[in-house]
Amino acid sequence: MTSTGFDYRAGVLHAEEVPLPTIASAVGTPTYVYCANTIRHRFHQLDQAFHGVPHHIHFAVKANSNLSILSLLRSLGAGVDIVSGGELYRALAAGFHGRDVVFSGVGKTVHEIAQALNAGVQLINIESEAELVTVNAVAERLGVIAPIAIRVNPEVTVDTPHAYIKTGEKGQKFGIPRDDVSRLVACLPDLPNVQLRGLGMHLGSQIGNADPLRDALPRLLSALEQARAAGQPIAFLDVGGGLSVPYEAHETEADIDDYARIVRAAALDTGLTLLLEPGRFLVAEAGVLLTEVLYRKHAAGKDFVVTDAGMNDLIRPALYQAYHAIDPVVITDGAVVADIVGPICESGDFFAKDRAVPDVQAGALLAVRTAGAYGFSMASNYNSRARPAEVLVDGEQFAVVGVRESQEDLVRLERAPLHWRTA
Ligand SMILES: Cc1ncc(COP(=O)(O)O)c(C=O)c1O
Ligand SMILES: N[C@@H](CCCC[NH3+])C(=O)O
Repeated sequence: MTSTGFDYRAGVLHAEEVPLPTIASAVGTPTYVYCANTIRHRFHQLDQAFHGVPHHIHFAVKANSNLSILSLLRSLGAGVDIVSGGELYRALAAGFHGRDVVFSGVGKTVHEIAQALNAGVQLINIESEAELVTVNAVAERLGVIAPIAIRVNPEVTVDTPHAYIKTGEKGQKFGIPRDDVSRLVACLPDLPNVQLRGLGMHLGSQIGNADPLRDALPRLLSALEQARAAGQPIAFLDVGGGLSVPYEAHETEADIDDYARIVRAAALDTGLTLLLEPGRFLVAEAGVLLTEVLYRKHAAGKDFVVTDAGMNDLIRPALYQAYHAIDPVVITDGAVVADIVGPICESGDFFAKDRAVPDVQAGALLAVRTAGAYGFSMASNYNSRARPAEVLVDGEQFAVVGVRESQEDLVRLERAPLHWRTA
């Protein structure tokens, strides 16, 4: 088996031991297919790299919030990084405890903060002074002490394939600018219902090299010194997520040992428990979006391959001009340069532009690769399309872990009799 879990046998693409046409026949298309063993492999690889350092891997639920994927990661010993009450609800539904949860995000509502405190989350990552005051007030009302971390914006230059996935640069909405950390720490004595337990950061996603991390860690450690000097009982150092995976053939895998060496070197002397928040790294390669070719079209000198999956199913190419390799499920002779496009009424609805692809015809199956992260979790119902099914493969077995939505699902919440209210 390849490291992604997907490989060709007798010219047919398999997910672990299961031929993808078998899944397409059983479940239809479009369907996300995930390989359990790839997720296990990536989790163990990262966990091993930090062997000997107290650490905990908190999977970033936003990357893939399928309950079965969450349960699988829980069974491996992961915790979760969440950014909404909805993600908390899912994590608890998948069997995580509050203590397994760190809660990030710039816009937590009072309701979400209360939900998190009631669940007993390990850390609420504070991203503004106003939020700090709100968390203290909610904790006071509930009669608890809120365990918090300050999410520091280290304001370093971050190297990502698209500007929208940087978070740790100057001027971004995330975290507390590094120069403001001491001011926030100075507020703490007046806020008796919060206890500062950690310092954290998250630089961005799909970070291509270690330079931003090297630049940011000393800044995080300087914030730690300030907090410690103020007598705060810090126990956790959260270095966020951001590990990249290869999407294109020429890209190499993230050097996990190098990453771990840099983080370990910085963290070891602190004596703190290290928290990691990987999303993409654990699940991206484990997933493909399985789609069927509906039509071939030739127009104005261009070739198009029209698929039954669209940007509502996988928005990354439209939103970030992200590259996803696309392979025929059954090896096909001949090649053509074409756009691979979906059925949505948007010109941005494409999976590939001017790409040399096999000369597939209507009815052929395609696998859009590296779709296990930020695939289904960013899917929408645009064009009133039902979101796709999800299948988990484990060795020779596969199970539907997310049922394809029906049109009835989409209208259910709007069917209730209207209750007009007067102004
Ligand atoms: C706070 C936080 N932690 C972790 C992640 C996970 O990032 P990635 O999937 O790149 O590992 C994100 C997303 O970028 C995030 O915003
Ligand atoms: N959604 C992004 C990653 C950013 C995650 C949130 N900070 C992607 O698909 O690559």
